[in-house]
Amino acid sequence: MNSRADMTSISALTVATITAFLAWKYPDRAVFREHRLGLIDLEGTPLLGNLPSMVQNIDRFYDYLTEHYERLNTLTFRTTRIFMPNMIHTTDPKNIEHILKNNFEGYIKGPSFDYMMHELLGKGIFNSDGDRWKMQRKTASRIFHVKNFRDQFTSVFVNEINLASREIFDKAAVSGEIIDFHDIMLRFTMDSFAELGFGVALNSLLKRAEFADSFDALQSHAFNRFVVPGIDAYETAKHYLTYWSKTKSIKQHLETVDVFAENLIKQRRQEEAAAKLAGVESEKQDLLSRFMRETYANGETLDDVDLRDTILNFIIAGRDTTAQALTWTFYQLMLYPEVQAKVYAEVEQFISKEVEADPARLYSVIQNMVYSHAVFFEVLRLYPSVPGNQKEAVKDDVWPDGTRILKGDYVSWQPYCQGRSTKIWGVDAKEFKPERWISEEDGSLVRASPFQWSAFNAGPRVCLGQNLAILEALVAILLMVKRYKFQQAPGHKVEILNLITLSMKDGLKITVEKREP
Ligand code: HEM
Repeated sequence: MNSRADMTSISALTVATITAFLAWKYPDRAVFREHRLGLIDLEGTPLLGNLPSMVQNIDRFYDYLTEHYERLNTLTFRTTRIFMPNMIHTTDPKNIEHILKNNFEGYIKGPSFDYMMHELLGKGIFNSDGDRWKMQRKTASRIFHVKNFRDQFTSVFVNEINLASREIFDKAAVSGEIIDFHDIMLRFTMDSFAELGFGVALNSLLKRAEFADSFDALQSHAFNRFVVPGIDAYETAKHYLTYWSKTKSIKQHLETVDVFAENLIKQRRQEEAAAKLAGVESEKQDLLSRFMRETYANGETLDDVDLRDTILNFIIAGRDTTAQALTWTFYQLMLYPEVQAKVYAEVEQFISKEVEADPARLYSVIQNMVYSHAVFFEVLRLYPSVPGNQKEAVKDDVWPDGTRILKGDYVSWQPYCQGRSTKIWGVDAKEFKPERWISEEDGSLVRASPFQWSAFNAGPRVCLGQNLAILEALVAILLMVKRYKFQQAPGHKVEILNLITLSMKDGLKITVEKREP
């Protein structure tokens, strides 16, 4: 008995001694991470590194990183977390150009990204590399051409905004009711993309889709995985412990989004089969039909799981990003009435009743509306829909600023922190100033380098929907500003919610007033 107690004491003493030694050797970083010459480390807790402070700051993650870039007076630094790979963070446009373009082959999304996102994104375009990514990009890019933009997409956006006007904004203007603008934008972009991408009328503007809640919950879970190790064990336990509760577990949310995608695929397969039976060639040219007809290099067509992944990847691309950007835009318009007045003046100048009723003309006219573009670009500078991103180094590398990267390191860049960096945008970086996008010389629109303004990513993986998103956002902004004045609801506080996209914690509560016709 005594000897067993002695053994226990000796073991405890040994563990304590080793821990104390390691804590002495790694006082400010994760265990077994050595300092690297020329690379600034964000000081953290002994052995655990930056994990505790990251978890503590998860709700304000990108502000937390911004503060450290400023405090350390650098554009590049490293964080370490126990059980997680090294992460080298950078906002330096030269480094970002190197990662996303000049040494594109040197960095992949990698297994860590795949682990965090696989449930939601599977092997879709966001989550894949190499040939699989190339095939998906090539197939999808076929819908993004000017003719579609002018003849089809603009009408879809106009129709959906008309629906939102009729069913939501007009009614709220009469009743004085407080409505959640953020939620309405998510429904608007969801319905618009479902129609132009998959040829279905979801009508979630009329009734919120259950699918959308599950989609949001899965995104939130995926973001937490980026920061918190072991979150899956917690979620699995929660699933079994609260199986009968009304709140869905992550597993149940996953079932909801899967069923949504399966139904879309089933319906389309039936339509295609019916067309074949009737001896007519299916004429559908939307994303879903194009992916159904596509084959891999080995000649195999995409199976239902591949198609499910395609649907979810494009919904995340087409719905959330643009909805977040629109919501942040209207938040800024409400904070800065003088900016809202200038947008309205431009609308008055360019969008007559005839233009409003003719989508092809509206499409052309929008291309010349400099101030409204400037407002949207400025919003994406300060509130980029994808606030941060990461890749894994597949071999050793040296960045243009001299930082040494080792194979297996994770590298991360943050459009959010870039936009707020005085080193990059000057002393007024944190101010909302659409004028910075307008040339003082000739009043034309100034386009910043995509490595400095990386809201749409850059290089070979630049956002495929960039022009679509800009068109969609401008149609929505211009028609809504033409028709209404928006006010933030009294007492409502806007706070960032970090999903994979930059969301709002309690939405954007507003009241609406109709402008005189
Ligand atoms: C304001 C709106 C939008 C913003 C800020 C935005 C931003 C981005 C960013 C940062 C990426 C890179 C993501 C990554 O590599 O992990 C991306 C990729 C992508 N975006 Fe967008 N996006 C927007 C709207 C859209 C829309 C409406 C579509 C419509 C289909 C779209 C389609 C895509 C696709 C397919 C990719 C993957 C490209 C690839 O990996 O080759 N995006 N977007």
